[in-house]
Amino acid sequence: MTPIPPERLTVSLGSRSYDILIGRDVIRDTGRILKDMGARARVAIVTERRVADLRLGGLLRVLEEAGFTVSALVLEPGEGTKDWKNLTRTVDWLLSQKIERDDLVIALGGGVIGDLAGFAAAILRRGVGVVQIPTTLLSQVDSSVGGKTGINSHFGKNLIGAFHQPRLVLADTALLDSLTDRDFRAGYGEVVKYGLLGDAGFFAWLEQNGPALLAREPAALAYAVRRSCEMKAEIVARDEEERGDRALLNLGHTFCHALEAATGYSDRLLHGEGVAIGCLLAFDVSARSGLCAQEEPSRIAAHFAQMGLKTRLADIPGDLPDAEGLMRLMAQDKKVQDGRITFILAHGIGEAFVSRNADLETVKAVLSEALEARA
Ligand SMILES: NC(=O)c1ccc[n+]([C@@H]2O[C@H](COP(=O)([O-])OP(=O)(O)OC[C@H]3O[C@@H](n4cnc5c(N)ncnc54)[C@H](O)[C@@H]3O)[C@@H](O)[C@H]2O)c1
Ligand SMILES: O=C(O)C(=O)C[C@@H](O)[C@H](O)[C@H](O)COP(=O)(O)O
Ligand SMILES: [Zn+2]
Repeated sequence: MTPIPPERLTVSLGSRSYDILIGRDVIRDTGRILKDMGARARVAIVTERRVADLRLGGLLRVLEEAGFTVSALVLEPGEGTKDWKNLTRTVDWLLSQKIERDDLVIALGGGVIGDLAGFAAAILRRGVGVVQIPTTLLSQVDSSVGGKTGINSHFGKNLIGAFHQPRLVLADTALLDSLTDRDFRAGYGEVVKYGLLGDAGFFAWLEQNGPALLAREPAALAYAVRRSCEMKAEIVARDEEERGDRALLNLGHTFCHALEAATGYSDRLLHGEGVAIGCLLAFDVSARSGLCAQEEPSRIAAHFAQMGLKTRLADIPGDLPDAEGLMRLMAQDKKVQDGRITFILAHGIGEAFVSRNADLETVKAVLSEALEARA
């Protein structure tokens, strides 16, 4: 196989700009890359058990060979780790390691570790630099970029957090070889989101190349990660703190976060699975509101089925609240303004927009029908 050279994208945020390096085996160059950035001699890695078993040894080796003194904290895997207890544990551990303001924290893991370690770095000594080394498809295409960090609360998803941009993102696509099919498909939920929110051509590419992606064909994977990061980098550069159209990246998430809360942040529903279901619900609401043609949600559902994604509330095991219960959970969304829920709706595939006046009766009717289909 011909090696694919790493690609470099930049998130342009003035003095806080940073690069995203995407490539197979790029993680092997971490030591050199950090030295070139002028990193100090000490780094602290935050990771979780499953990733540690697969990748921590290799990363420790390349960093130590490059002359770094490294320590590592290994947490438990899973969404449940994004909580106060693990935040406290991580911050205390970083303090016990005497990590100083100019040292670096490395988040080695999926979105759970990226969000938690990023938040710990944001509040440690009022802000320590973080390097994101995302190890899942979802974290390579989305969570490692853009600086949203945080933990969940029993009131709702990601309700406690901070914007804290990383210094660097190293997306090694070879790390994705060991992902389970379920985790890979969940990550695909965020990939397809980009096509749906702003690039119909990318959605059409995914319809054609989805099977190659599922087979983890390196060129397809590299393109999907690059295109997703490119779109996210552009959006974040023009609206870093979600005062405006960064909210487009939240397509499907108002539904998704309510469903994650309703399923107790458990493996009944992974975040990316909830995003796919939520995107389809957002298109259902858009079609029913006369904003887009009915063919659009049908086309999306057909593609999700082709990719083996969960598409409907009926695909979530166990009990769910009724439509009113889900609406109550949605009312905790961070996009709520003056008590009104903001939705991301669409005029068509690739044409999403932020709607502050969606008709809540239509939303409720779509949810009720989706829940009835579970019976
Ligand atoms: N900050 C953001 O902008 C943003 C964006 C999207 C999602 N998120 C958050 O990201 C989280 C979901 O991220 P995720 O899907 O990566 O979940 P995750 O971190 O739980 O990882 C998913 C699973 O993959 C395993 N895993 C990780 N790397 C692996 C590897 N290389 N090989 C084999 N297994 C591996 C993990 O142990 C875990 O079981 C959610 O909490 C979500 O809210 C944040
Ligand atoms: O980066 C963003 O902006 C996103 O919205 C990306 C989402 O995929 C991600 O799940 C994010 O955490 C959701 O945003 P939140 O502000 O509702 O937590
Ligand atoms: Zn998301």
